[in-house]
Amino acid sequence: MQKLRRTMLFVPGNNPGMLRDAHIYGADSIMIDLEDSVSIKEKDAARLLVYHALRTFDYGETEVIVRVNGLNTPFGREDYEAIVRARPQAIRMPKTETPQDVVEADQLITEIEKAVGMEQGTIKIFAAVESAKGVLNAQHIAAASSRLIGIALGAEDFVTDLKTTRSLDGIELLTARSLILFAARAAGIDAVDTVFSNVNDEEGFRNEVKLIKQLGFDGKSIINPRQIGIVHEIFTPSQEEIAKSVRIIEASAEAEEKGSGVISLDGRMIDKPIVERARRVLALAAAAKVKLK
Ligand SMILES: CC(=O)SCCNC(=O)CCNC(=O)[C@H](O)C(C)(C)COP(=O)(O)OP(=O)(O)OC[C@H]1O[C@@H](n2cnc3c(N)ncnc32)[C@H](O)[C@@H]1OP(=O)(O)O
Ligand SMILES: O=C([O-])CC(=O)C(=O)O
Ligand SMILES: [Mg+2]
Repeated sequence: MQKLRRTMLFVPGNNPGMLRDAHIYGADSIMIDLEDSVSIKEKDAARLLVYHALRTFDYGETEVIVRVNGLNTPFGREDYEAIVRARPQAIRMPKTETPQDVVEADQLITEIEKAVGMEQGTIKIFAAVESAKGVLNAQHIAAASSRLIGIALGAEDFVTDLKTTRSLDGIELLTARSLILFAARAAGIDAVDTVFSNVNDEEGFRNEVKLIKQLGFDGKSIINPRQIGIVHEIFTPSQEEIAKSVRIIEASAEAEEKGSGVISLDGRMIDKPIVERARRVLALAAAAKVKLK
């Protein structure tokens, strides 16, 4: 079954109420944060809180990911030690810059899995790229470990590194988004776009989601439950798309029976890549439990 990662909701790891309720809003993944939404003074308390939340709450079918602090910070190692033991589906590495960063995290996770008798490879990795260096290395980062399930852009840190700011049309992010997407596709893993920080700008958010869907991303990191519905609406196949995809697949099956490769449907050529895209639409619709009415 196709795994949906349309929405990955950041949840500050120092907020017990948000930690308890994070899955009820319907995001595909919740991404509990120990990094930049937690102040230095609260790092130890938040780590303990998140460990216990993961051991206590039942998040149902929602994918649970924890963003830890980097291994080049004073908090990284203890984060991995605690969080691997709490068994989320994946760990999100922030500010990944080199394939060695991923290898180092992979080796540490392997050590901890061994120490606690967990099957090797249980804990997956999601790597966020948030600097020019990281973007230039994205191809190698995405291929650095069999634990990797996706890579993401972290645009707030990225534009700071570039010495610019974020604009509404996102021109400053276009190259980074494209390189991250190519790296993910070449490695066969997911590509997830960055957060949109103004939760009250619905129109700006909607335009950005349409843009990143058109670029080819699988979904978006988000910071507020109000952003979930918009992303799901844009990323979930519509009734028209589903109906058209069904017709394409039926027409191609008919053509195959007759022994012809290329066919025409409503005046448009239907060939192999178009059939493959139609299959993907149906797989996404099935994963989102959308039925043709
Ligand atoms: C650059 C980066 O690193 S981004 C990643 C780190 N940042 C974060 O994790 C921030 C996450 N988001 C938030 O903390 C908040 O959404 C804010 C501060 C942006 C906005 O807060 P508010 O204005 O209070 O949000 P809002 O009024 O929409 O909240 C509505 C409800 O959703 C809950 N909620 C809001 N955001 C979240 C969230 N990210 N996760 C879970 N629950 C949330 C609130 O607790 C509130 O619940 P309640 O009705 O039971 O009280
Ligand atoms: O990964 C994200 O989208 C959030 C983040 O840390 C950033 O933008 O710097
Ligand atoms: Mg960041």
